[in-house]
Amino acid sequence: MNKDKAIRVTNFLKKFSPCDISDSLVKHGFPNGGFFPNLQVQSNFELPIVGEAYTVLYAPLDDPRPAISKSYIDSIPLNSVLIIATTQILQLPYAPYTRINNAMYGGLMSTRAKFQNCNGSIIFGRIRDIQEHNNLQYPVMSYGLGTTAPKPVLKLIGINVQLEIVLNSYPNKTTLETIDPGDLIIADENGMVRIPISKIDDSTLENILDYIPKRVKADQLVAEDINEGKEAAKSQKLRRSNL
Ligand SMILES: O=C([O-])CC(=O)C(=O)O
Ligand code: NI
Repeated sequence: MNKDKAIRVTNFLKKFSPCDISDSLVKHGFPNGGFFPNLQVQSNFELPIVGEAYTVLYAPLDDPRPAISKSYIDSIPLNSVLIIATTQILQLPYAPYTRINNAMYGGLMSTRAKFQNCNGSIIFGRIRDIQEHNNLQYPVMSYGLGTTAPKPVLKLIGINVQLEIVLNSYPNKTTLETIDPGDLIIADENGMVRIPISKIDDSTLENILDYIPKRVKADQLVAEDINEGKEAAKSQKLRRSNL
């Protein structure tokens, strides 16, 4: 997506919650609503986190791919959400979702990310320095916490590459969801939602965006109906009937 459009879309999405985005994604053929489960909010910040995915991939030291010597943290593009994940072999479909007990991310990284106006960091693994993220009032989400730096067990192998997230969801034993660089991310204490920009065309994106405020309005009317003593199911059917 070109930058002007991305900023316009990001500013629009900031007015909504990830739940609103999921409602629209369900309507447009994504049964999981773009949701990535099991992430926890780890710092105090203004919600939601919205931006384009800037992706970082870590692997175990014995991965055959070479380590990248460049730092990912010093060149964060405008309008980004930093997304850090590991290769599949380091992921678990059940809690704690990662086989790496070292923290993949810490306070200095948030300090640098915030300096570059990054919109937030979402780590599919552990983070450390919890107080530092809080003091920065910079948004961080992760699967969990740790105390040890990543270097003894992990190497950086990709910047702005596709990430594969291992998920467990009925009826499949495990599934993979990908996150591509430039995908739209919106996250808050409910969790993270991804609009898969790389997999949809422009008109589908416009339809997804158009639906969001209409559905929010309909649900506001349902809430008013309920407060007037009407039945929820009937009101939902009526208010959503022309969407
Ligand atoms: O030392 C590291 O690799 C990570 C860390 O704690 C920080 O970014 O503050
Ligand atoms: Ni640190």
